[in-house]
Amino acid sequence: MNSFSPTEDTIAAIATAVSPGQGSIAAIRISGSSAIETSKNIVDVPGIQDWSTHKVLYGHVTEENRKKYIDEVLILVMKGPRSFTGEDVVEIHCHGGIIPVQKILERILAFPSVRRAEPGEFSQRAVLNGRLSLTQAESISELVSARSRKAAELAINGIEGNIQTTIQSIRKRLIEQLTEIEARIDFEEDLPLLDEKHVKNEIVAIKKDLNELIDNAKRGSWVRSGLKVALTGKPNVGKSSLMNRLSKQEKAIVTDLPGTTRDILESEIILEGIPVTFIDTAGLRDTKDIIEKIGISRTKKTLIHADLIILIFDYSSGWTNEDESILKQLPINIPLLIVGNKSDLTNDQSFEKVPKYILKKENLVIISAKTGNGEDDLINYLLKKCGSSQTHGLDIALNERQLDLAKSTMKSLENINKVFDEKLPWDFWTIDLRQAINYLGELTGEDLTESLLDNIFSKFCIGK
Ligand SMILES: Nc1nc2c(c(=O)[nH]1)N(C=O)[C@@H](CNc1ccc(C(=O)N[C@@H](CCC(=O)O)C(=O)O)cc1)CN2
Ligand SMILES: Nc1nc2c(ncn2[C@@H]2O[C@H](COP(=O)(O)OP(=O)(O)OP(=O)(O)O)[C@@H](O)[C@H]2O)c(=O)[nH]1
Ligand SMILES: [K+]
Ligand SMILES: [Mg+2]
Repeated sequence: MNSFSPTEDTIAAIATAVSPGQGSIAAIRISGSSAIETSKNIVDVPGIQDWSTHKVLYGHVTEENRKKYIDEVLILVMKGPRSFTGEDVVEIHCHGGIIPVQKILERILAFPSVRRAEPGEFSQRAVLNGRLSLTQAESISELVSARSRKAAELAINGIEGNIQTTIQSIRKRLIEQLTEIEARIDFEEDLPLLDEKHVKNEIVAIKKDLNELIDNAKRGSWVRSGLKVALTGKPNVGKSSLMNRLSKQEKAIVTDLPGTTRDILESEIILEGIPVTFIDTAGLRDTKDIIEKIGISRTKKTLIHADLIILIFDYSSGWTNEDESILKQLPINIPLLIVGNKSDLTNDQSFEKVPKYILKKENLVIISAKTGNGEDDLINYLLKKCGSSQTHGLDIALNERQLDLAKSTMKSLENINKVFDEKLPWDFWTIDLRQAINYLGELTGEDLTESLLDNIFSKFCIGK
């Protein structure tokens, strides 16, 4: 566990989402050594009530002069270490809406020993006090922001500790190899020979496990943040019409004037539990119109960040040089679907106006945004790309921070290939192995500086 010094201040924050007219109950959470004392000072509880742990008390929070009541409340006392943070925790459950909640919080913060909690600070304390592992705390935050059931399921797995145990076991295997090697460096003559090939094979096996986690992380990120699908193509091919149809909304303006769309527009649907955001963009062409030019430059920026690009062309008039030129300009590392639109206007000869190499592509779908013909094929393609078949069996998903560290670990382990091929002495193996072990330690939080930890938790929401 980490060995940071225990925190002194008592912290307080609103723990529930509050807005006027919404939520009949809200909770304020106080954690730290003066949590109970402070609470006793601001509430009147009738009769003799017991402030012992895991009990609920009934009472009223008073104004500062103790003459008037701010609200009628329930108070939940959890004495450390038997609490979420491991410190003394008091929750005050008051009426919802913003005014009572804020007045009570202000009343609490007026005590010099209490200050407002930073975002994520309750969870950070839970980690520092050994109540939660880092990846568990991160998973709690992911559960809070989950937008689909699958995302919630993955977050629960993380809360149960599956990321922590998986990474720890990989890290342990690396430590075993490092220990063997270091023993050879220190006491070569007393120990049986260590076979380089044997060590290399174990590292290959570890890399395979890590790689699986890295692949899963990509699918996990679709589940969590959804899939961004950018629609592009020449002006007037029907990008906006297609987005409107897929999202069953008349969100984008559609006219027969080329260059209608300028601002980037987004519309979300949920496909088999995965949020899919369609992004409608300005049609690509050379133009002197200043506004359209800005729109086109935004289109290009959007395309780089898409998970999938749909290139639309007008199937009824055929594949043109402009379509070809757009195709060539698309970022090559992003999956592409080509959609021939306006099939309702075509006759039997339309396919002759489209080159064979385009027609033969398996990522080609012919549709009509007007009649809806072919829409099912398009949806099926998207499902194949991101639907439940892709996320079936997915039970562990690293977040972005964890993924970066897993990738850095991979890089360090890959360096060892060179060390092996060049038959370098054992000292060289230890450099990259130690680096890999450190990365995984940063991932699990076992090897982490205080400032890195601050940085991770600052991204949590307030009161978490
Ligand atoms: N009202 C409320 N609901 C909540 C939370 C909270 O802080 N307050 N949680 C916050 O995220 C989650 C639950 N997490 C919690 C984790 C541990 C303890 C706790 O008191 N643990 C003690 C007692 C367990 C026992 O009696 O066996 C312990 O572990 O020792 C409480 C809540 C979700 N619901
Ligand atoms: N017949 C037919 N017309 C369509 C179809 N899809 C779009 N249109 C028409 O084509 C014209 C252009 O449609 P938009 O959706 O505005 O095309 P766009 O690609 O968004 O155009 P820009 O935003 O200007 O780049 C409109 O008149 C639409 O009604 C289709 O499948 N069949
Ligand atoms: K148009
Ligand atoms: Mg448009």
